[in-house]
Amino acid sequence: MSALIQVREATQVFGTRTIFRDVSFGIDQGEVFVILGGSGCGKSTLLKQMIGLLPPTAGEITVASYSVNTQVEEVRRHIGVMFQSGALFGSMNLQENVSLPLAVFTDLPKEACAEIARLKLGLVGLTEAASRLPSEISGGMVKRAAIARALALDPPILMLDEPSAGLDPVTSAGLDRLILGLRDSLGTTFVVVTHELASIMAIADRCAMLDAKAQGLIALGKPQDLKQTATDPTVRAFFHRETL
Ligand SMILES: Nc1ncnc2c1ncn2[C@@H]1O[C@H](COP(=O)(O)OP(=O)(O)OP(=O)(O)O)[C@@H](O)[C@H]1O
Repeated sequence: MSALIQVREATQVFGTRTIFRDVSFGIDQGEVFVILGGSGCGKSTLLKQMIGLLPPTAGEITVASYSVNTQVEEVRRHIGVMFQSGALFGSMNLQENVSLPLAVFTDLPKEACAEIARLKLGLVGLTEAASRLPSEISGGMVKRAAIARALALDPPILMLDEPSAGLDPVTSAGLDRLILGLRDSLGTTFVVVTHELASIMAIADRCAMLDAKAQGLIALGKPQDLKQTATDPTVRAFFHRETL
């Protein structure tokens, strides 16, 4: 079976600066795949390439066999995204926020959009909060609502950029359980950018570690295996919480 997402020798150069080169991996359907690495190594850039927001300088990325370079509409239909900023509309309640992609991208009547939005909010445990504004709920609930919105159009893939940023460890662990629950109940494939070690050990089937100095991938595999067997000092330092 070929991978749902295939990254082949992806390279990103901005001006004269190479961020990463020749990054290759595949992500299987139903996998929770984590992209990690220090600040500035290119995690968000790689995510943008995979969504079709930024054409790779070189290399090729396919999502469900569609090319991010030439078939970006088909690629986007497969992917729901939650960016780091989370960005719910402050003037809309949660149900209206989650309804928005349905109103924009489908011909469904307003009531049907609202009903689907309520169902999605139910999936993330926010049924009771549907009529509340983003300013009236906690940071963890905002992240859950943003995930509900990313799920609105039933994408087979969810990409989350630093979902636990700004959350306390208990709320972050709740979000991890939600990710695994959604994967198990809906079969969603997750690509998660994070450098929270506890989160990685809890959710990742496999992970890819980028490094700014190496300008590319320095580790690829199951987090437990990387923790036990990696010899690269940066990889070891990360998984054993050592300082280099
Ligand atoms: N459009 C752009 N033009 C020029 N440089 C860019 C552009 N986008 C990102 N960069 C640079 O590329 C590098 C990688 O950025 P990116 O945001 O992908 O890193 P990251 O690993 O996600 O970092 P962080 O963990 O801090 O969010 C950074 O040095 C950033 O300044």
